[in-house]
Amino acid sequence: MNRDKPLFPTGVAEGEATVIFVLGGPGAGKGTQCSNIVRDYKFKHLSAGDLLREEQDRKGSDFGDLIKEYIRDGKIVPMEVTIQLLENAMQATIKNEHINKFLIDGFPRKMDQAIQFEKSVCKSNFTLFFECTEKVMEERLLNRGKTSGRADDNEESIRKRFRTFVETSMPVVDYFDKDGRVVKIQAVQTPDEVYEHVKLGFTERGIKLV
Ligand SMILES: Nc1ncnc2c1ncn2[C@@H]1O[C@H](COP(=O)(O)OP(=O)(O)OP(=O)(O)O)[C@@H](O)[C@H]1O
Ligand SMILES: O=c1ccn([C@@H]2O[C@H](COP(=O)(O)O)[C@@H](O)[C@H]2O)c(=O)[nH]1
Repeated sequence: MNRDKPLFPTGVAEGEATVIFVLGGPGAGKGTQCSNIVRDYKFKHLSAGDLLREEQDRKGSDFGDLIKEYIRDGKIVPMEVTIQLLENAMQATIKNEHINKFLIDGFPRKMDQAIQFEKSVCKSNFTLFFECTEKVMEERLLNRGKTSGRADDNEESIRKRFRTFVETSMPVVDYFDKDGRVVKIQAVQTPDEVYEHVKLGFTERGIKLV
């Protein structure tokens, strides 16, 4: 595969696909809003965290133990693993579902991922960024932790995830923002109120309801 030029493995050239990165702190409501967007705009939702958890649980995976440790400690899994999982999922979506509009949720979380993904897979149209206070996010995550079964929805992991978000992921948002490619959404209100802002942001960027 030619890695110098952004081109999906299935042969969809840059410009023929829509890629929206979805970022925000842990518990900001990214997954919740992605479900709304999928319903109304017919995007394919790919959560990097979900793909990593699936890979962690896949029998015979070379990366299971590594992913488990990184997720528990709120650290960012090396980009080669995550980008390959995303690329495989995008390829399968294009081939099997004939969808070429992607919401990439919880990615890129680190500058090297952002640069490498846009170089070797596809340039993103923009980043949807959910802004929320740590107090609200912590409440949501601890509440979710009662039923989620996630190894990182506990106080210690949440603290580490917040630190990683501020130190490692916010520079990615700032990088895209300098390029005029961030749509900022206030995420402390109710899910319905937040979604109204998402729809406005999409309209402003020319993304149409289907
Ligand atoms: N606007 C909101 N108001 C109140 N609760 C919300 C709101 N949005 C999401 N939630 C709840 O907060 C929890 C976290 O939401 P969600 O899973 O969508 O966040 P996330 O940003 O995808 O989190 P993570 O990055 O940890 O995967 C869930 O239990 C969800 O139901
Ligand atoms: O690009 C990514 C995305 C996620 N991770 C790891 O997964 C967990 C959980 O992610 P969620 O988006 O909250 O589901 C995250 O804390 C990281 O440890 C990653 O390494 N790289």
